[in-house]
Amino acid sequence: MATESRVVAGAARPTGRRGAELLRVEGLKTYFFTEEGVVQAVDGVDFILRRGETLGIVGESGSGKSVTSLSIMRLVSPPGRIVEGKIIFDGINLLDLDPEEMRKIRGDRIAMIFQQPTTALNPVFRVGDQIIETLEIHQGLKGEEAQKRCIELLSMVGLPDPQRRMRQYPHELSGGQCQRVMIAMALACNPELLIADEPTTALDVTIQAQILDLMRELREKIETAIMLITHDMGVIAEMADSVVVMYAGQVVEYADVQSLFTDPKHPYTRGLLNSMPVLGDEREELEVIPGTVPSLINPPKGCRFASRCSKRFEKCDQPPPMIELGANRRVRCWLYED
Ligand SMILES: Nc1ncnc2c1ncn2[C@@H]1O[C@H](COP(=O)(O)OP(=O)(O)OP(=O)(O)O)[C@@H](O)[C@H]1O
Repeated sequence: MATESRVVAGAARPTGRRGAELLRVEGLKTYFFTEEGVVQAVDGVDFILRRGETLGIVGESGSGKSVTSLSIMRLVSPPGRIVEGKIIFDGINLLDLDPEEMRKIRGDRIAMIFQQPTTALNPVFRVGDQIIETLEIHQGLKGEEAQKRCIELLSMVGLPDPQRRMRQYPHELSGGQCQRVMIAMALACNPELLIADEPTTALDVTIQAQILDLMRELREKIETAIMLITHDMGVIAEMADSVVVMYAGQVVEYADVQSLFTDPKHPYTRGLLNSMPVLGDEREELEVIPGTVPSLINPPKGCRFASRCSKRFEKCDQPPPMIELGANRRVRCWLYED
């Protein structure tokens, strides 16, 4: 693959703390106060992300994945608001910071890349100027030094002819090239945490593989922890160490990637895996989970998945608690009560 070792230069951060807790989300609730009612988009989400780890967040459209990541970045805008919970990043509750302190963390220590890189880049500025601005603000680099580092970053992420590329505007680049620019911009801050929200969904399959490769290399070389949001179980299988499965604003299962794929517990997780194509598969048709995600304005009082679940029984009319099945294994389902 064309991305070998480009990330290494100038980016090493000798933390030596791989595996230590970096981010802890506790009881996070983010609601949207709309005219139609209160949308309980994220409703009591908990998880931990360790240094150097890739945590996959998976779930159908509307399950609350993006709102969770925007909440961590404190970028939820009205009518949305974080109403409860803690977001502990390296020992600091981000919800206690004033906007200026948060801006600094957002640029210096946490970076985010989005599904549509073209919308995240400013169309009226050259891509080089946008990276240089990030370097000036967050790394204190100036003039020639910032310029040199910008070229270095663009070649690290595999953009050929970086001198020319940096003078181009976003619309002059392809989707894959824009995503590389976004990653270069994220790298400019040498972040401890990279939040990647569907980073490859808008790209074709070959480019998708290159971008995933680049992210994997990042994680190996600079020990960036990655929170990877996707609806694609294939991407999860390839990239994640552990996985949070979200459904209708809640975490329904948490497991290491191996256990999730070999022994999924929640009926929803099983449904997701059964709807995934597998090489050499002899099934004539992929299974689909019947029904749709319930409205989050007045979500069901009991299990939110119950109306679509083939294992449903009376108890499911009550909200299931999160049940611990092991040190790193949790499921929100009455089937595992004992
Ligand atoms: N600005 C908003 N106003 C009202 N509701 C919103 C707003 N933004 C998000 N929501 C609602 O919050 C819920 C969670 O949305 P979110 O974007 O986090 O889902 P997602 O899992 O990331 O889906 P996708 O994969 O489609 O991006 C959805 O029901 C959505 O309609």
